[in-house]
Amino acid sequence: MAKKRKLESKESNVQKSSPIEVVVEDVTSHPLCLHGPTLLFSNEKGRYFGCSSCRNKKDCTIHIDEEDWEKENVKKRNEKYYSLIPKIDKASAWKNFNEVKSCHYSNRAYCNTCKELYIMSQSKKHLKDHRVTMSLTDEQLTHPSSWLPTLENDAVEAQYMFTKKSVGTILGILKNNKISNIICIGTPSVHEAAQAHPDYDSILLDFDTRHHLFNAPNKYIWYNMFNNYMFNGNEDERILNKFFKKSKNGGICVVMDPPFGGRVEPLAHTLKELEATYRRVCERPDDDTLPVLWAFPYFSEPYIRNILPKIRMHDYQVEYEKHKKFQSKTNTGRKFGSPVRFFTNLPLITIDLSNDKNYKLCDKCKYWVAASNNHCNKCKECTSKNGMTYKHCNICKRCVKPTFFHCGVCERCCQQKGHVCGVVVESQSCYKCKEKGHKQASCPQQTKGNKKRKQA
Ligand SMILES: C[S@@+](CC[C@H](N)C(=O)[O-])C[C@H]1O[C@@H](n2cnc3c(N)ncnc32)[C@H](O)[C@@H]1O
Ligand SMILES: [Zn+2]
Ligand SMILES: [Zn+2]
Ligand SMILES: [Zn+2]
Ligand SMILES: [Zn+2]
Ligand SMILES: [Zn+2]
Repeated sequence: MAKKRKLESKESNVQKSSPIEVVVEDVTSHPLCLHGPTLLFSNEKGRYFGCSSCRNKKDCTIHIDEEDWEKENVKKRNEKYYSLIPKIDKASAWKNFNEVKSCHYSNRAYCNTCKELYIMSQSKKHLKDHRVTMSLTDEQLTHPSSWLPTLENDAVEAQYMFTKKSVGTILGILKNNKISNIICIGTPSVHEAAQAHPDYDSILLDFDTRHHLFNAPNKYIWYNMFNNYMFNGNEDERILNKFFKKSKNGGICVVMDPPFGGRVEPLAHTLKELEATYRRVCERPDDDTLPVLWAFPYFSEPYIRNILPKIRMHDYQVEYEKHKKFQSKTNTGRKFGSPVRFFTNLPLITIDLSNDKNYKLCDKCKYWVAASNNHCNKCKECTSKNGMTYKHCNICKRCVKPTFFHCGVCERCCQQKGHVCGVVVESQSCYKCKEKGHKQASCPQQTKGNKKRKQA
């Protein structure tokens, strides 16, 4: 659901220093909402169950205090969701797809108002005021993400699809790792490219149910990545397990691109649960790693590293269609490119950008970095995160953005623009981990003991 992903390149808009924490635990006994099991949240007022997926209360109003969940009447009332979550019939959708496909392309249509793929000569109901895409070519039928209208009402915020180049880069990374099976979580364009390529196989796990109209039943799972929930239950679990099993030959990788403002903790928990499934189904040892390629904004790096230490951020700027802001510098002439990077546990050197002139191979880091990134011999790494060239501050003993200066009063490097001594603005970095996007009070690197003391 692209809705939740307000594309702002301002880091303060994302991963805000929210006082709400997610209590990461098994969610199977939690109350349900239309998005599957809720998550347990905790703030200074107490602990409550809320929607795993909707950040905006308007989109999903569920709110149950933790202590109320013990009450019979609350449990009883929540049961209604079992019947409220609609069922999708993948088998008949696939039958319909093949019937539509057998027709001449001029007779094939998709109604976005009704979310139906249909044969035009057989249906008149969509004629009036419905949003219909007509004359679907074979290419369109197998690549619906390239033309399906965005789920959002706001037409200005187009879909957040990777450019063809980014999809090619992803398939290239997998090839370099000799991986041919892909679990596409929220990445329909990668799934569609993999399906069309003889060297890959894939399965799409996505919340957007429109994909079941275009996929064979074993190629799409209606899924929520924030609670690792499969809406079709056991049947889909079996399908995913089968996909894992098959990957004993050819390797496997999760390729995930969550909505922009999604929280790291539940996503990381989902990856851990999928890893456990992978080890169990594929009979892998307990310390075996499930390969992951996760597209997410660079300013989430400290959060991700904190929870998943094996995952590292690469410097490649992931490009998106129709988003000038998110395309590479050379395409748009803009100073900054996309803030989205790959977070991965695959060797960074396998992200080969040798044919992209915006990148260079750092012989010290031994992987490809943005051409504008400078290797700092003091920090011993290519330190830029956001595409600018960082400079080293000898007092702070770290590299900072070029727009920062060392303030003697504050005894730290601060953003030049609008600096007021003693005032920590949100876009400044955390005093503890020196990273941006949060203040010390909500630093992900805070020890558990510290956090508890703060809450008490
Ligand atoms: C930002 S788009 C990524 C699309 C990707 N860049 C591509 O080109 O295929 C986010 C994707 O995640 C899906 N999505 C949104 N919320 C989700 C959720 N809670 N669980 C699973 N998928 C979700 C959307 O339907 C969409 O396909
Ligand atoms: Zn919900
Ligand atoms: Zn219609
Ligand atoms: Zn370097
Ligand atoms: Zn440095
Ligand atoms: Zn400094």
